[in-house]
Amino acid sequence: MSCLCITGADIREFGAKMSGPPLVPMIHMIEAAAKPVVAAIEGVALGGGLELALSCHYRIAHSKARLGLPEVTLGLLPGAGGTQRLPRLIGVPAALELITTGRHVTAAEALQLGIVDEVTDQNAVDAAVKFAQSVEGKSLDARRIGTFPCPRPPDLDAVFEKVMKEVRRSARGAIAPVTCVQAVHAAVTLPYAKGMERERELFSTLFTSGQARALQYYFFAQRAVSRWSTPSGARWDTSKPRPVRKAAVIGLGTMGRGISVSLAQAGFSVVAVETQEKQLLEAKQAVSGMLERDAKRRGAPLAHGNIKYSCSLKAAADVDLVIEAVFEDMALKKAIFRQLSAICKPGTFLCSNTSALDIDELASQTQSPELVVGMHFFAPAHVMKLLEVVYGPRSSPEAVATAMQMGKKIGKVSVAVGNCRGFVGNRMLKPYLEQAFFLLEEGATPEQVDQVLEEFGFPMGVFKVSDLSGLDVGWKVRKADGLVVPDSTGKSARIQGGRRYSPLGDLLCEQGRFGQKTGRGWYQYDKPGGRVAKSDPWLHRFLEEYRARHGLVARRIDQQEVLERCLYALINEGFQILQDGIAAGPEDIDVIYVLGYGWPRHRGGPMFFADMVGLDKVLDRLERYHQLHPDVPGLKPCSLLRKLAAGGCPPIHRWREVIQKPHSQL
Ligand SMILES: CCCCCC/C=C/CC(=O)SCCNC(=O)CCNC(=O)[C@H](O)C(C)(C)COP(=O)(O)OP(=O)(O)OC[C@H]1O[C@@H](n2cnc3c(N)ncnc32)[C@H](O)[C@@H]1OP(=O)(O)O
Repeated sequence: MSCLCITGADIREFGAKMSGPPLVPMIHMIEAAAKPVVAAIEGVALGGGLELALSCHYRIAHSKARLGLPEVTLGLLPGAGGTQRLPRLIGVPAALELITTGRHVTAAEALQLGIVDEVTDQNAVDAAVKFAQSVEGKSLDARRIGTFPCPRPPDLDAVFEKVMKEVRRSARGAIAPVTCVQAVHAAVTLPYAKGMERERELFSTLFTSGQARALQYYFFAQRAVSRWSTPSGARWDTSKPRPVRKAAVIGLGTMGRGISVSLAQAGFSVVAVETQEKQLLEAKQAVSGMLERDAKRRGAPLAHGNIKYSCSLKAAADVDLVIEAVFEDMALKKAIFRQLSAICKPGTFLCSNTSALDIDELASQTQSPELVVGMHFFAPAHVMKLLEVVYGPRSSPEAVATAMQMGKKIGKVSVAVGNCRGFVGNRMLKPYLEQAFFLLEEGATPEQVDQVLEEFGFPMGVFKVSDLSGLDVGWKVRKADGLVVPDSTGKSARIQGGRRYSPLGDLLCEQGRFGQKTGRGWYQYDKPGGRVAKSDPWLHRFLEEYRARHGLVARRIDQQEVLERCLYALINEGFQILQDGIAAGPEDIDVIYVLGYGWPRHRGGPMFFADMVGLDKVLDRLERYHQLHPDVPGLKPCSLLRKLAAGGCPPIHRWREVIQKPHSQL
């Protein structure tokens, strides 16, 4: 009997020489053993751990155990017989689903699927001993999965064609899921020994791929961000969070509703405040609907009772933490912070869900600025996994620790970032968007730019995202910044503050083209609120007229230029953010971009991507583009990038040694 709680291979060893006994011969030895081998599974049996269990003749799992083949999430496939044994045990469709998604299953589901033979609430080893005694003397012929014929679906080709199509669509360029399907196909079409050979070949291809490196980097990056630090010396391991039982959400628009749902689902007592009675009622209905749908989907109990609704800020008097989620309007937010500071009991943390505004300015409105931090959620707030926790120069370590822990409790990945316009995510978005606009001026179309970005792996190109989130959002910000001037002023509309500016987005807004909500934007939709973007001849004519009016001659722009200008401008800002100390390390930026902005996970994140491309190459291309566009500061290589390149392009895990001590920029 063997007792298992194995998280699989040590992922850190993948980059180095693997140690320990090779798994495949061991697996064959166990399966061929003349004596029955029963696996007792407690905790987790993942990856190589489950493959080992599959070589045993019987499997007994504790009811709290979790099982799975998550290799695909690390850019690999189960390379120790998992792709050959699992379909033989549970059938092709179920095995394909588990192997291509990497999903973990509970012991109960594993029993239902036929992966384990028994589930126990008792000690799994004791149960397995008992089980072994009950099967003593029985033949093992029917227990060696490697000897089973693989069930062959009657419509084999159609099944695999359908799965392959679906997997390719959702993989967005990731090769591991596609390769997993090929390996399972080998289980069905080849004898076991040949299938194992094919699995090994396919595994080797993935093992050395850049995508596997990226996904394994990302696995650790997502864990590294919890070990946060701030310029003042506050750290995750020395700062104690304060317990939060009751929280208030102020403002029940889209974001406030999503935040309330997240809090209620995590078991917090919630006070939801919206000052207008009608809006409060609407919000209450919407939140209840969201909770009901989600409870139904997850088979979980309803969290209705946790939320109390009120029209008065005074309802927040006795809460431990407040999340303000009103319109992105500094004057309004300041007024609310002033009131909250007077209403709330001493020690209440005051947090703002602002996406770009100055946390320090909000803190300065309160009697206890050390209790103020930003909690920047991403829409839809009850779905998106990312939370930027924004500390100002006066935020206390306790406030940062509490917000970080609160994020974790509601199922988010919290990343601590410094205070500057747009924090990390939105600040990097600005030069990216700017390049996309400039490319249109120079001859590209929204379709072309979006196609290049989608082929790179983004779920949506920049113009489709802009249509989805609404062009008016950025327009308001640009107007407030004094950037929007009438196009009739000719060339001057294209230069603002001595730097190139594209008024294209402003011009569309002036035409009432706000994106999906108005049925027109960079694309056209069948109706206001429509979701399917269609090319719009009006937009193409508009671009031609615009270029003619400004004396711009359209040129053919190739895919490489589109990609490099958009991505390298964004990456360059990332280096600036590291240099400014707004993010403590490249992992923070990468996690923010993967979880908040659709950056393809199999490319690791923008900073990892720069490392893969080569910092010297990124620098070289930025220098070239900046020479061609000297009036675009976003293309001027940041000095940290220069420093890293001059220092021989150290690997990403060594960048922190070169980065200065973090500090807030405001
Ligand atoms: C010729 C063919 C040869 C084939 C050879 C066999 C190959 C097998 C392939 C594999 O087995 S690939 C690995 C498959 N396993 C996984 O992907 C599991 C990864 N881990 C997890 O999903 C989770 O960590 C967990 C096990 C479910 C536990 O989650 P929990 O939230 O409780 O803790 P974490 O914070 O995630 O982890 C704690 C700590 O442990 C580190 N860690 C976890 N798993 C691994 C691992 N497999 N290798 C190395 N390190 C691991 C994790 O990074 C955390 O440490 P950190 O310092 O905070 O980063």
